[in-house]
Amino acid sequence: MLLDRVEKVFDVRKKTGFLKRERRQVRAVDSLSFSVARGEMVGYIGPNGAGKSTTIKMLTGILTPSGGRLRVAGIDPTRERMRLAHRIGVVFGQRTTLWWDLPLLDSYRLMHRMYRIPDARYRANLDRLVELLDLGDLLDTPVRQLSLGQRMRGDIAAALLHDPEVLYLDEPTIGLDVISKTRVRDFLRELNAERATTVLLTTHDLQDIEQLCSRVMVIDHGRLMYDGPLAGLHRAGESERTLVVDLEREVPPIDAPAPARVVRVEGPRQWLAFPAAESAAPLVARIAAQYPLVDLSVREPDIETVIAKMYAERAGQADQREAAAQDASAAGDVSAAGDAGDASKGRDEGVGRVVS
Ligand SMILES: Nc1ncnc2c1ncn2[C@@H]1O[C@H](COP(=O)(O)OP(=O)(O)OP(=O)(O)O)[C@@H](O)[C@H]1O
Repeated sequence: MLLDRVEKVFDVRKKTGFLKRERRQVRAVDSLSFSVARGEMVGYIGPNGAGKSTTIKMLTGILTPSGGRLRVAGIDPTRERMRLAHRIGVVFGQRTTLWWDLPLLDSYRLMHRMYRIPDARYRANLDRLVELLDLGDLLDTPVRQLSLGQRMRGDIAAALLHDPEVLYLDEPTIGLDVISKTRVRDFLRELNAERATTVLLTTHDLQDIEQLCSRVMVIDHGRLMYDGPLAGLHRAGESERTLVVDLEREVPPIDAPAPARVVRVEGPRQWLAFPAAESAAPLVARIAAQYPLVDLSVREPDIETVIAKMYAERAGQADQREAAAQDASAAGDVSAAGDAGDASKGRDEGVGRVVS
């Protein structure tokens, strides 16, 4: 998958008076370039309105880019949308591609015909997907009677019946309970290992990314802000996870090794913040050894917070660079400004690419 300076500009007309309309342009995707290799599983995240859906719609051929070059499985999505449809699968967590009133199996039969999947391949894929996604008891149930988790598994199977080499997943675990989420994630991991399916995953749940993707891309205002491992993103944003600890009884705030610290206490429950780029294991082991532990869970920071912190961090670095440049020019020394810039660059590149 390759994007080279891809743009998408929407013309928006807004009513501003009785007969007046104002024309405005929205640059939903702005000179976006990245490539994803065959078999990679990449998280594609960003705040609301960042341009994620617009990117995916261009990658499927639903939308035509306003500029730049785009290839998926070697195909130009705009020119050969139908040929591309046989090579890609798409799952939109919030909408179903299944026929609402038909039993699940009937939807699959329709897709068998629509995609002209050879009979033997259809049967082999259906058997495998039904087994892996545990759909056996649901095949005769109308889609509208399925729970959200069951419907999601049904949709994922539908997207994979024709053996696509690229899969776009838009919020595949949204609204699912913990068990259903685990099932979907386990399946995706297995699919990727077994078939080397390339996966582009859009999600607001950072645990999806943590458990599935070795690489994450952050987009905001249509631009690529970060490309690298999730831990690097946490480091770049200095984000924190929260360990929620339930103890047998009320005790004074837990004495945690810095930078971990208690941020809230409510009866026997305590909340500890710790750096998201670090493992929770040493902290958990220490608490388990020293306190009457009953239960605990780890909460991920939300994407908006991570990105907001990343901006703040970058603004801070820019201020530092500017201050260093001013100091240097006041002292008549040009190299100090260059050093400040290089230091922050080296730090960014060590973990991933913070794109400016
Ligand atoms: N058809 C359209 N016409 C005009 N503007 C659009 C259209 N589709 C998207 N936009 C605008 O483009 C920008 C990016 O939208 P997009 O849906 O790609 O964001 P997103 O990252 O998928 O957001 P979300 O997480 O909320 O789904 C937004 O400002 C949106 O209002």
